Amino acid sequence: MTTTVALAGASGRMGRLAASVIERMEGVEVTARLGSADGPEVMLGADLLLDFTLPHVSPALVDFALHHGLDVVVGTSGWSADRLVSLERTLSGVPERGAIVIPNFSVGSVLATAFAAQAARFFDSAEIVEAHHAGKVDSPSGTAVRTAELMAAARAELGPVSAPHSDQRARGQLVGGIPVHSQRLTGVIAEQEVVLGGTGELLRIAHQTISPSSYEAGIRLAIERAPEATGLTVGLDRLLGI
Ligand SMILES: NC(=O)C1=CN([C@@H]2O[C@H](COP(=O)(O)OP(=O)(O)OC[C@H]3O[C@@H](n4cnc5c(N)ncnc54)[C@H](OP(=O)(O)O)[C@@H]3O)[C@@H](O)[C@H]2O)C=CC1
Ligand SMILES: O=C(O)C1=N[C@H](C(=O)O)C[C@H](O)C1
Repeated sequence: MTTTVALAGASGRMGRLAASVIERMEGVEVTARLGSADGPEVMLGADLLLDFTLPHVSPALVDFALHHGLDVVVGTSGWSADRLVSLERTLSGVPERGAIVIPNFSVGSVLATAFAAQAARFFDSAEIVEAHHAGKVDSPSGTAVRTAELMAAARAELGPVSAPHSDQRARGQLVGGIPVHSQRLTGVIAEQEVVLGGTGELLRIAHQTISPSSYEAGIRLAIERAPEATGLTVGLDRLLGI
């Protein structure tokens, strides 16, 4: 059986990459392409919405898809913990549908986030520095938000890290109490470093995206898993069993 995909953000950087991944998959076909000039009804009739749009666009597209019989794979950033709670509520009203939200499709990035969450309990001082290409419109990155949220969750019993002088703008934006610093630079694709400070030592957990091809295997896996998924799945780590 063929899985038909409505690709939102088809003309964008990630939309084009996803289309080329799907072209190389057996039994999966893009049957609808959505851009900013299209209404959501363009997706009707497809089995799956694959969303690579903009943080302020994605929630309405996902909501429309789930209420019109499509499962969803979301690569768009901006799905913070608050939004995920609301998505889970939507999904409880359509129990046969599934939504897979993947803040980062690269295995190295997901592992770096998992390592940072694991380390967070052992360091009372931590900050995140992320850098992306100059065309990225949102900040902090979805990956940084997810990393900070998982680090904060891992420290739930310990309380937030120490983030002195965080009222000053140059100290970054607090996510889960962790300062996040965003750079937007020509020449960069995507990078993140989590720096954890302890007594007499620093732990740096760094990941660098060298090519967008690092996202391909994760996109393929999420599309393969989508037909069987129900409810909410967040993170490539869940699909990989990390
Ligand atoms: N999860 C991951 O691993 C990754 C996630 N991302 C995320 O994916 C998202 C897209 O990134 P990228 O491809 O670089 O961005 P681009 O700016 O290249 O593309 C954005 C796309 O969104 C489309 N769009 C805008 N508004 C709408 C709308 N109302 N309905 C349908 N489509 C719309 C645009 O269409 P048009 O051209 O018609 O305006 C465009 O094709 C970002 O949130 C980014 O952070 C990026 C890389 C990896
Ligand atoms: O816009 C990008 O490029 C990326 N966006 C995602 C994010 O916001 O974390 C994933 C990756 O970092 C690339």
